Parts: sequence; C-alpha cells; structure tokens
Amino acid sequence: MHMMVSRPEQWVKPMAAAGANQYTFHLEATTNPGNLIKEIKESGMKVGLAIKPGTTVEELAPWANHIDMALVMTVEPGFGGQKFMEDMMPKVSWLRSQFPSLDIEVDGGVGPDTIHKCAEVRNSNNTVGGHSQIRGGFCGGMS
Ligand SMILES: O=C(CO)[C@@H](O)[C@H](O)COP(=O)(O)O
Repeated sequence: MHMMVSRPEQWVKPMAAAGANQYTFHLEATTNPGNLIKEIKESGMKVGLAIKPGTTVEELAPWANHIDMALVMTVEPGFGGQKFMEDMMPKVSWLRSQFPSLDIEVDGGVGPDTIHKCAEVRNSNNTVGGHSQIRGGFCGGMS
C-alpha cells in the first residue's frame, strides 16, 4: 500500500488488519520515521519509504538500511497523468549504488515512452503505472 497521506501512523494497524503486506509512507508526512518503521514491522508488514520530488535522497539515506523499498516519486503527489520528471533519475542511480539490494520503486508518469529511462539508470526494479495502464493498455514492466 502506498499511503500518500498525512499522519501515516494512524493507518498502520488498520492496513495490517486489512491484509496489507507492505506499508509505504512518505518521509515528509512524519516527524518520527524510525518509530513508524518499527510500528510497521511489528505489525507484520514490509516497509516502503517514499520521497516527493523536492526531498533529497540524502534525507532518505539514514533509513535505507531499515526499509524494504524506497519509492522515488517522479511526479508531485496529487493526481495521475502528470509528466514524468526525468531529473529524479539521479536519485535512483544514487540509491542503487549505495544500497544494492534495496528495492526501488518509481511512481508517476511511467509509461511506454518513459519506462526505459527508469531501466537506463540501472535497476529501479519496480514501477507504478496509472494512466498508461488505464488509458493506454500498457502493461510491460509494470507491477
Ligand atoms: O498517485 C500518484 C500521483 O499522485 C501516482 O501513483 C500516479 O497516480 C501514477 O499515475 P500516472 O502518473 O502513471 O498516471
């Protein structure tokens, strides 16, 4: 579950009870990422940590060894159908170089015209497709 919400703490237990196996929250939405990571793990879920375009990858780095997946937003959170922000790709490259076994997800504006850019920067190994799947029938490389 990608929880694009404020106060992500309040949804950990309900999501676990609903059967979620991974809980992804936004670094910008909490003042205590360490405690939230602990709560998610104690609830039996994997941990995903997302960053918005304006958040540096260095801000995520201290948590990278404590999470299962890093999610790099390639649009501003809000709605589907926005343009892919290619200038986020250095974040993916850097994360891959520093944390080789970390799952890295890219979310926003990914489709047939942009998915190769995710692959080119070596191994963002998960992509989210919104409009490209719904409107374009695109399913190559999507999760
Ligand atoms: O929720 C968000 C952005 O707010 C993303 O998950 C997008 O909805 C993905 O959709 P596309 O950008 O692929 O249309």
